[in-house]
Amino acid sequence: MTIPSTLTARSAPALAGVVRAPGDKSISHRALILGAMASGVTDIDGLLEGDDILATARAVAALGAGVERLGPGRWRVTGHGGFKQPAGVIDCGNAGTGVRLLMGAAAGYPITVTFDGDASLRKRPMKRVTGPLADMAARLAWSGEEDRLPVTITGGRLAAINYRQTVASAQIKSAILLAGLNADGVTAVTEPEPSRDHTERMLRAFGAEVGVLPDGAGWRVTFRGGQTLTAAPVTVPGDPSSAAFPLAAALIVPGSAVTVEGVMLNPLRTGLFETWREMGADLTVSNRRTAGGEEIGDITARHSALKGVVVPPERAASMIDEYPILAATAAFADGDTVMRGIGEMRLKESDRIALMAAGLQACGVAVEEEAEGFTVTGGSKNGSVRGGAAVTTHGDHRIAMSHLILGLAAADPVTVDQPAMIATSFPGFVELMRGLGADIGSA
Ligand SMILES: O=C(O)C1=C[C@@H](OP(=O)(O)O)[C@@H](O)[C@H](O)C1
Ligand SMILES: C=C(OP(=O)(O)O)C(=O)O
Repeated sequence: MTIPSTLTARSAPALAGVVRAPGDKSISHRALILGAMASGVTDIDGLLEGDDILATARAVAALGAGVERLGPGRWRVTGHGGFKQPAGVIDCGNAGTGVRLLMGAAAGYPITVTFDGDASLRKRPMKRVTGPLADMAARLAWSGEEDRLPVTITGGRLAAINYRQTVASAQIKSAILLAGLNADGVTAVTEPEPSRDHTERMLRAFGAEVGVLPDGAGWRVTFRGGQTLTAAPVTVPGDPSSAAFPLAAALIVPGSAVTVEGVMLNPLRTGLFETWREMGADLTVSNRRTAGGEEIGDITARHSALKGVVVPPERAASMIDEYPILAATAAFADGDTVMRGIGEMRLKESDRIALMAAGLQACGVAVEEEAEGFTVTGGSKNGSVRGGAAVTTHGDHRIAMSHLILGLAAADPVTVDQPAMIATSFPGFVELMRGLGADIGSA
């Protein structure tokens, strides 16, 4: 299959249909990593087969776990109660979650591991994780610039720490907790606001005890070292961060109604849906049920007259990856949508504030950029957006998908570069959107 160098979205007639969200990326990483740390066979159903997750699957295999693909989304990890010395460099590709959680987990074993990633991952800060790991007695060697990959970690028996985070980050929290499994004493992580709790939930599902107590507006999570992880089956729910794209398209393309089935409804992940409702979005959730220890449901979005809102900054952790698609939908709202307290957006696969501002402005949308946020001024009451731009994505999957969705409702076509990167989190995005009636193609 040849991968086109650009993709173009053109204004579509009404979108309609029922689709299934791909497996959650956060839970897929954790299922592979915890499966490799545990003893026994972890059967995973619904694993996301995106490039980030495939990199983590290769990583845990290199670290000594048995990894088999049994069928689409069905994977088996055989853990031997810990990581073994790998033969070569662990390349985590584009995945911040993959590398940060793996660094934390590896630090607890008597091995020396060099971690690396692609050009985007090499630009992202790593000291936020290696700093606390060094405090726990892991040894570090940076190959080049400090705070940037590649880095070599020598692990072993660690000392528990009491770590207070300044930003709510599930990646930092998870890395410290996974290191804490092999630390003497009780490791504690306090966060200013609650971040996604998938690691805590999965540690419990694997038989460990994790304590959680409120601490100000956030939580203090405690984890006693030396516990045993026992393999357990994992059913991966649908990813709300991916479901956001077809749902967004339905909200902005006139006449549309789209249902995404099996979407995880963990409240630490659904800030976008709350914000869209405040904007006047017609979103309904049906068939609520549980799968893999998470509440899931089918979400239907219908075309809606949206209005601009001020997004509460304390909601940021529960929708941090969703601000790009929120900004794209805000372009069709009546009035200003104000997004603040999201400086972390600048440290993702790209500087997402800068790239969304540039892309939307190129499409004729007024955007005011700030150090830690931005304001998008919607098209007007008739919701019209010009489009007609070629957007630079810097290889960021969410920047690419957000602009393609915008292009489905803009007057003129919108083109993005590096569309192959969409497979990082949402393989099959283009086919799924075409199935709903979207006009997205390589010409
Ligand atoms: O723990 C996770 O699975 C994730 C945490 C978030 O990052 P931070 O912890 O850096 O906020 C998010 O942006 C990322 O896509 C996935
Ligand atoms: C930020 C993201 O992922 P990661 O940090 O794992 O690269 C994302 O998927 O939007």
